[in-house]
Amino acid sequence: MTEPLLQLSGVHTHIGPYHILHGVDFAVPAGELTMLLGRNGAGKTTTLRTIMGLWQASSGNIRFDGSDITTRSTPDIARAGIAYVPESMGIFTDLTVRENIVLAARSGPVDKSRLDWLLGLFPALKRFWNLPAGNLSGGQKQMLAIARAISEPRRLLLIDEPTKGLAPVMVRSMIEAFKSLKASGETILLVEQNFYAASALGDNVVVMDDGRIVHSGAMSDLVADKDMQQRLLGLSLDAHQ
Ligand SMILES: Nc1ncnc2c1ncn2[C@@H]1O[C@H](COP(=O)(O)OP(=O)(O)OP(=O)(O)O)[C@@H](O)[C@H]1O
Repeated sequence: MTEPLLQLSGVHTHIGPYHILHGVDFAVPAGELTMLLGRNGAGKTTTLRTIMGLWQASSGNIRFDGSDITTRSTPDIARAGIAYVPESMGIFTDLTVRENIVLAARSGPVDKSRLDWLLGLFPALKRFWNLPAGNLSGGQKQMLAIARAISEPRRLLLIDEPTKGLAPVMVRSMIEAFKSLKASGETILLVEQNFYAASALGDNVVVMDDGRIVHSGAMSDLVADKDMQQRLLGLSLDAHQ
């Protein structure tokens, strides 16, 4: 069997005196979209930050693309090809959409075909191209943050709750954009609270609770099993709409 693109094995993370991750184990296979689900405070953001080296794992091992990245610095991890879009997005609201994207590309101008691809994924950005990003809606800002992260080719995208607080119509646009990203062969680890979005997009699912992985498998199996959803996520039937 080929090695997954990303593998966490027995990862523990402490934040100051607090022991947050307790031996996290999961894999992200190349070319697939893996959903990371769990209740508030389960440890999802801490997991993404630990992969990025923003928190240092206190023990355990993180392998990316055949190399051990556990103790590497964040810039080194980013250079290895991992992009991170935090919940807070990190866009420049005073700069135009164009300037935000230009600034995100570290190795030179974004080439024309990549720009066309990005604007095809997120057509709303084209309309605001020369306007300050502060004019964008919450969902459009999320789209700009993702466009910035992939302004250059990356091996793995870590994205924290891109649908948070969005109206249903915007959630649907985001789902369409992620479907196109998947079709382009991107490897994505996506944190979600919205089970509708998660079930529409996930190939695989990893569920966390209290800093531990409590389930991993195919997303379709979790979608088909209402009891498991209730047990792992506390979802009731009306949470599916
Ligand atoms: N800087 C910090 N200092 C202390 N504790 C923290 C810090 N950041 C996170 N925690 C704690 O770590 C635990 C996991 O938080 P984390 O943000 O990873 O959860 P999450 O699953 O992403 O939650 P949410 O869905 O609410 O964003 C929580 O108990 C949280 O209070």
